[in-house]
Amino acid sequence: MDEDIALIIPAYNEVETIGEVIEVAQKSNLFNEIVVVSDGSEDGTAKKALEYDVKTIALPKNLGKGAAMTIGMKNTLSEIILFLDADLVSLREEHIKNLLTPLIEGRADMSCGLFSGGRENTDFAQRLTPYLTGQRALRRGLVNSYEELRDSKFGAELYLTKLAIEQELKVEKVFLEGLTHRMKEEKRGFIKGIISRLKMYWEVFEYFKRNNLSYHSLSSTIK
Ligand SMILES: O=c1ccn([C@@H]2O[C@H](COP(=O)(O)OP(=O)(O)O)[C@@H](O)[C@H]2O)c(=O)[nH]1
Ligand SMILES: O=C(O)[C@@H](COP(=O)(O)O)O[C@H]1O[C@H](CO)[C@@H](O)[C@H](O)[C@H]1O
Repeated sequence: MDEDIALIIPAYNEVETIGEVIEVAQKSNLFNEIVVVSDGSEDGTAKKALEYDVKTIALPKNLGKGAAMTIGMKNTLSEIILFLDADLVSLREEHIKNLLTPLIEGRADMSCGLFSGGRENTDFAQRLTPYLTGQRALRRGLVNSYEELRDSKFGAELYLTKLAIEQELKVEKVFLEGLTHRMKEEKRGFIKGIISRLKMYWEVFEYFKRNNLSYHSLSSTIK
């Protein structure tokens, strides 16, 4: 029997791109449900999502990426979950299909999407830290602590990669040709962008330390 597939899109002030991400996802016809979690956005992200036939959850304040992902998961019962960031640029149906196929065909428990041939700077970031990608499909049963995901903030991707290490999952790397995203400096301007980048690095580092993760085990999970 075919399994239900949900798309979860955590979104904090992404009015510029959320519409396009939803449109491509809807056209793919692969999802039983699309859940947009606007994480305390103040720029009309939730209003934009409400223009589409998707489940839109508008959080009254910003709780962090991990919390938005958790709330998304709690709002669907689907067995297969795809997470996509809301700030993607040049998303194509083929990217979505390629992320889901390894799970649908039973080849992998988790797939991790890596930007490739989009823009050199965003490609580079993902070559350096593939385990931080926000484009990822997994089976919902793998998530063993909603509390940990909720509190992880920008450590959310490390939490998911940690699951792959602990549970010795089959992880498939999927190159997402031509895909890129809007960088913080592009979204918020140079100074605010740098400040939020430092805050993100700090949250990732904090999670890394708190969980005694090693660079080697993270890197060897997605190879
Ligand atoms: O507090 C936050 C920060 C980010 N995001 C979303 O998480 C995804 C990945 O965020 P990114 O790493 O691009 O960071 P950002 O540029 O939003 O700081 C995007 O869809 C963001 O809108 C979120 O839901 N809550
Ligand atoms: O590529 C990166 O270094 C960061 C931040 O991207 P930008 O500063 O917005 O280009 O984005 C990745 O890491 C984040 C933290 O884990 C994830 O939330 C993003 O999904 C991922 O693309």
